Amino acid sequence: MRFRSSLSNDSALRNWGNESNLCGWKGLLCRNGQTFYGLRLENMGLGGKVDVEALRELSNLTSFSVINNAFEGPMPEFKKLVRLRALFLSNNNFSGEIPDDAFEGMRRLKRVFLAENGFTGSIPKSLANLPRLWDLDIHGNGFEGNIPEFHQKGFRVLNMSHNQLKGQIPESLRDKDRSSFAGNKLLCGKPMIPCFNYSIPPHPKVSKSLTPDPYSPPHEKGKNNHILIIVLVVVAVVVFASIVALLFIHNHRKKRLQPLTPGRKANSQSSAGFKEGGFSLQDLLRASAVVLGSGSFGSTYKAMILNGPHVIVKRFRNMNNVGKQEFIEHMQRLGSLTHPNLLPLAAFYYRKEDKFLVYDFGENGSLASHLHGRNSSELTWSTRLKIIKGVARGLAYLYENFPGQSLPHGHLKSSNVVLDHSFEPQLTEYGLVPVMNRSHAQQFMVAYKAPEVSQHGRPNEKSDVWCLGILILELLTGKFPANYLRHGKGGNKADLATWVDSVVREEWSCEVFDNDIKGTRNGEGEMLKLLKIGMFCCEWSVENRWDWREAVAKIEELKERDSADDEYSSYVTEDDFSFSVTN
Ligand SMILES: Nc1ncnc2c1ncn2[C@@H]1O[C@H](COP(=O)(O)OP(=O)(O)OP(=O)(O)O)[C@@H](O)[C@H]1O
Repeated sequence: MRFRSSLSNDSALRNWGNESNLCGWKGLLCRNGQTFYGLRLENMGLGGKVDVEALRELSNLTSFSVINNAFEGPMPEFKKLVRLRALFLSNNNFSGEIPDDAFEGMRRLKRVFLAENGFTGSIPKSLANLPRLWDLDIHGNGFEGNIPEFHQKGFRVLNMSHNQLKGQIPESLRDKDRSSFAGNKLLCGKPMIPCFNYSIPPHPKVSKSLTPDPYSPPHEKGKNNHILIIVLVVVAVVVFASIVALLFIHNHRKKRLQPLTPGRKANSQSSAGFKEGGFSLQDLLRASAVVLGSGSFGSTYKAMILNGPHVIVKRFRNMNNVGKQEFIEHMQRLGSLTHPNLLPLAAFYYRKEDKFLVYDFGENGSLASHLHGRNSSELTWSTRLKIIKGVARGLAYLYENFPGQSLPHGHLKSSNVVLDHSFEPQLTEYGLVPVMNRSHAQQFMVAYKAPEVSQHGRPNEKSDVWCLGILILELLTGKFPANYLRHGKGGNKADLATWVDSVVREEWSCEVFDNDIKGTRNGEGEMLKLLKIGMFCCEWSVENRWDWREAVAKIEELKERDSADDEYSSYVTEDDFSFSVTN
């Protein structure tokens, strides 16, 4: 309560103090519903002071998250919380230099997320010296200077992109992906561009002011007119570059608002597409926005356009698998898709370093937020059935429109299913595999977690069906699937399909179902049928897994109520339920 009293705008925490069970207080994390271990105060609009002294009294506090709030000022003195294992401060307005000893003594700290703040100065030495650091995300700040040598070598997550770091990347980090360092213009060495050789001394006749910057190429040997030649070359380059830039801007301005209307061909030069009659790029730039999340692909914003609609703007940083023209054509194709269960791609904007995709806003939030939030009771069996039927129809439409493409969706999961006011589902973030950087797709897109892909790296037409299966199991059990975890690796054995399999293998019972639908009268037979469909979609072996047509057809056959002569106990037999998910 003392911690709360130093916060501003703390209305989200209004049940603190009212509930007798501490573990029911909003944002308190408890193990087994009993033992307090963390604070997760995300997306709550909180500001004010983080009273570290008050937190210090919570001797069990090991995880602290205030992601996506409005905290400002220097980083609080978290080193007083020596038991902390995870610290999440991303998407706030923290700023200034972090003292070199800010993380001293935090020997248990494993996860540090400081992304998208205003931190400046060097990466603190004490951070680099943490013995157990496993995940580090500091992207989108103003960190400067060289990257220090880190004590810990085997990072699970490392993102230092979009800062002002410079110099050579330390040897121990050279096996990391380029995306971990992108957007730091002066960084060099593997996996970025090679560093220049700094050892060539300046020519004695070149004045001090022209001494080469260590990150510029070394000087050629020159004679008396050396300086003059350099000046002339520089002037010529500047003039040439200006002409090119002017031409580019002119061209770009003229064509930036190409409509993204179904059936209409794109101008291959245009870097933006907007649907006619909606809003323009200028409207979007003027809109106020809030951050909804900062994930593996970039940040997601909700933008409120003045006198216009609310839209979702998603910024992708690793979308360079194809050139500009191909990218635009692909976006035009996605923009031309129309189906009641696909969330329309309203617009896109192309920049070399990042891309912006604009989707309609799903006013009722995502399926994930309903399933795993407080209102899962709204999701009755009949609503869940409606949702899965809509998902199946949207997916079928994608398969039909992208025949021959191995992953027509590629990222099907509950946070990418948004719901309208009547709980009609709409799929989002579909069709992006062809434009996404291969390594990033492999690491983060959920279709790549299908067993054949995570083991052999080969997606096929049934990999999206695996995701559909996992989504069905999530919908029925209310459990969050471990293999959706953003940075989860090799989580196959612990995935939801394996868990469901282990429960129903012993005995066919409705125990696996989410409490909110358990005991639905006259519906459990149909629920078990859907469970069975989910399991066939999650068959470990691709050969035995259903293809999308079969899965969609079986889902369409489902009814809200069991028919009198179709008792689930006679419907499901041991024989027709022989899965191999644990093989
Ligand atoms: N069109 C939309 N309408 C409403 N909510 C949305 C929409 N798109 C995304 N969201 C929600 O915004 C939040 C952030 O979205 P984001 O896509 O960044 O995260 P994610 O889907 O969990 O992860 P990933 O980076 O893997 O896509 C999620 O809770 C998501 O469900």
